[in-house]
Amino acid sequence: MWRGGSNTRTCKRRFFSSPTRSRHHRPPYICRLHSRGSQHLKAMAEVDHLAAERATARFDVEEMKVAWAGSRHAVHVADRMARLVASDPVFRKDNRTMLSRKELFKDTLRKAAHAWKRIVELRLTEEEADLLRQYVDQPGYVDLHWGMFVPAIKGQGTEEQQHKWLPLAYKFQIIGCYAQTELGHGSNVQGLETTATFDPKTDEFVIHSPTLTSSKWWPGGLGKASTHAVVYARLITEGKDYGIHGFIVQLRSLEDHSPLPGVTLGDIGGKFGSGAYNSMDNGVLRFDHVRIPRDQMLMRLSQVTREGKYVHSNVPKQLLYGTMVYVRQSIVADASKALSRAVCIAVRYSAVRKQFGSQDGGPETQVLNYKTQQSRLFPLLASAYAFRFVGDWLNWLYTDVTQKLEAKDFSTLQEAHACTAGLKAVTTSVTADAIEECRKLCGGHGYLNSSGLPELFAVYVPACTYEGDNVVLLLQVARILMKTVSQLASGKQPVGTMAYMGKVQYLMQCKSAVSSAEDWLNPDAIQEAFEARALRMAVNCAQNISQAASQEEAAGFYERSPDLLEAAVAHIQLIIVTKFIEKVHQEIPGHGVKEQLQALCNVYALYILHKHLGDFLATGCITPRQGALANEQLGKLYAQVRPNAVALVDAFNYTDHYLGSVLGRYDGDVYPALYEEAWKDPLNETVVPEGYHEYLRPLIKQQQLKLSRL
Ligand SMILES: CCCCC/C=C\C/C=C\C/C=C\C/C=C\C/C=C\C=C\C(=O)SCCNC(=O)CCNC(=O)[C@H](O)C(C)(C)COP(=O)(O)OP(=O)(O)OC[C@H]1O[C@@H](n2cnc3c(N)ncnc32)[C@H](O)[C@@H]1OP(=O)(O)O
Ligand SMILES: Cc1cc2nc3c(=O)[nH]c(=O)nc-3n(C[C@H](O)[C@H](O)[C@H](O)COP(=O)(O)OP(=O)(O)OC[C@H]3O[C@@H](n4cnc5c(N)ncnc54)[C@H](O)[C@@H]3O)c2cc1C
Repeated sequence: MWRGGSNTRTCKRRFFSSPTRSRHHRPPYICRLHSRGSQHLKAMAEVDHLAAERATARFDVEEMKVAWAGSRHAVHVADRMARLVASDPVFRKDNRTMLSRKELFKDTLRKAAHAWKRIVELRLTEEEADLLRQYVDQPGYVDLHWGMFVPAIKGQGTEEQQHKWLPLAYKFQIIGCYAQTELGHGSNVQGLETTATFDPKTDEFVIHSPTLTSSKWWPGGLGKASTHAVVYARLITEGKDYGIHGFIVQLRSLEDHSPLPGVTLGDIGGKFGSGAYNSMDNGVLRFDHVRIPRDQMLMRLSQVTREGKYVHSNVPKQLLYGTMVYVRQSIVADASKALSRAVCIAVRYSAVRKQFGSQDGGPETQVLNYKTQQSRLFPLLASAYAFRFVGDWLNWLYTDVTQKLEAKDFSTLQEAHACTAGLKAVTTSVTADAIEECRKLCGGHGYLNSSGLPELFAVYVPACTYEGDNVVLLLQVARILMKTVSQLASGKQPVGTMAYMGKVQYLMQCKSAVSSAEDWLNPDAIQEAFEARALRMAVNCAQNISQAASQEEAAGFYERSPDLLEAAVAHIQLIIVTKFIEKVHQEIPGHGVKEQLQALCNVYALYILHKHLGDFLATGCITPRQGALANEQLGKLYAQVRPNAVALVDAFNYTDHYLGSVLGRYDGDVYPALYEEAWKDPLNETVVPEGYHEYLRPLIKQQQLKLSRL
């Protein structure tokens, strides 16, 4: 192979003979390697593997792209925006991990400004602009401006307030962020300390940070970019504390960007991983009696009159949390994007990579052919599709609930909260773990920045924390489950995703009829097992809580919270499985597309069953033999997925620019790309490293001297 051939040896020898050559003036042997190289290396590289993989697909990839994206129109627009970004040199990102924090931040400002310029020049629609920003793929202040500041004003501002503030935000005449979390409190929103005290003399609110722990801490875009924030603070008027409310507060001058009087703010410092989320200026903010006009309180849900009287509209106070609900549903859609990127990289590379198994000098085995590789990777592939479809459904639910709220129908608010909180928690936790698993599936090369996986992981893991810590959110789901179980006795029929609990009599005693591995392909068998498991776990928790009769209900909940978490996860997994089954029941055009989705749906469900077998057995929903049959069927499904695996990730339709991974390249030409990337590292700018004369040479010389004295 070329990797171990004479060129490499030549390189090494020459490197040591030349002290300070820059990579821009590469020694002739490198130029030779590269110019002769490209073609020569390409011929020797394993490009054909992916072509051969694509030829084995048993379905129409173009139609699968439509199923993944949601419509032909969505494929077309996404494709156009992805290519627009990929072909623009300002949006290059291959050097991102090598930039200092300051350089990275400036690069983010530059990209955001350029993206805006292109959006205006090309008169892009909102849909196109959102996609363009997604493909720019660099977290920055614009995410919070469009993703939280604007939605908070839309959701909590009166029509008059929207009329005043939204046009400014839409044209970037102001830049906004969402300042809720404080140094001392994030999860416990009701525990926030910042105060907004009404002063009837001047018709103003006085915004103040009374303690160090009341400093706003974490808001993205706050540190350096934002001019305004929606600030959450305790509203105090007529001497009474009315709890948390939202206020629009200007933070920086619109002339020179300096902080306004009484405002102290800055960045909270470097975060996990190189590059990654460090492009974002998460910030700290303190107020020293900052005055804002009364009409900058977001007054859609409650108002303070000119006289200082507090008036609450006749709506649930939880509507204050509406922006978080909105963002949580979008995070579920993001989970499928992040997971599908990692899986695309790992599947393509596993098809290219070969280890062991060479017979008589023949080729080694593609690692994708190892059953262990398949059993680790294909459930993640299935999960990417599962999250995509449940994300689409959640988006529908969110839109439906929003329309009902507009009509003053609040009956589905609890359902929206439980589904967004629970699905956000489960999909982000799985995705974060899955990205790390994909790194391991790529072996050593997965650990290189050029694989794209370390950066993806570092950017993605905070999703388990922001917009609600996943454990805190699952406990919210558990509380709603307990409430629903307690209402069953009174005959109240649960609705929406809890409706299955209404079949309590049947589900508490039913036994699975599965008697062969094939029986597990029946969606009714899967659905019943998942419903029975979720319900029995919830009922067990409820019984355990009520049996602790000596305790208050809250104390019983606290004691049982680890079990409650598991019950909440079981309920959410049931929702994901149900929505996948419903998707596959729909008419899906394209040769073989429905069959592939059916197989992935079964992989997803049976993998969860296998992984959580303890739950299914402990609740008596299935027998150990039925558990073994499910695992047998899972193995058969992996074999069915194998020839389609590369085409199934091609259907995500990601450009090489968006994937940002030499291992996940569409053409599979991995090794020359890895080799090329290595030379771009700043350490390779000089052949002899900086510090050689200060530290290495004296050390070596000293040791040589010692040895010569012996
Ligand atoms: C470089 C490579 C690039 C790669 C890129 C790849 C991928 C990128 C992927 C993703 C990036 C994309 C986007 C990034 C997006 C966002 C990140 C940035 C910003 C993050 C922002 C934030 O984090 S903002 C702050 C969020 N904070 C929280 O979420 C706080 C969590 N806490 C709470 O929500 C509440 O405090 C609570 C729910 C835990 C408790 O509420 P509380 O009122 O105190 O008490 P109760 O529990 O008693 O509840 C009372 C009743 O209210 C009901 N309820 C609670 N919440 C809601 C709700 N939201 N809606 C409706 N109802 C609700 C609850 O059920 C109770 O009801 P009952 O009284 O009937 O029992
Ligand atoms: C990258 C990033 C971006 C962010 N962007 C923003 C932003 O733009 N705007 C903003 O306002 N905020 C933002 N945040 C803050 C974020 O919303 C909070 O960090 C998050 O809500 C978690 O709250 P916390 O930090 O208080 O965690 P804590 O609540 O302190 O969690 C610590 C631990 O305690 C556990 N725990 C807490 N409460 C309970 C309980 N009741 N029962 C059991 N266990 C519990 C948690 O599970 C966790 O293990 C961001 C955070 C990050 C990491």
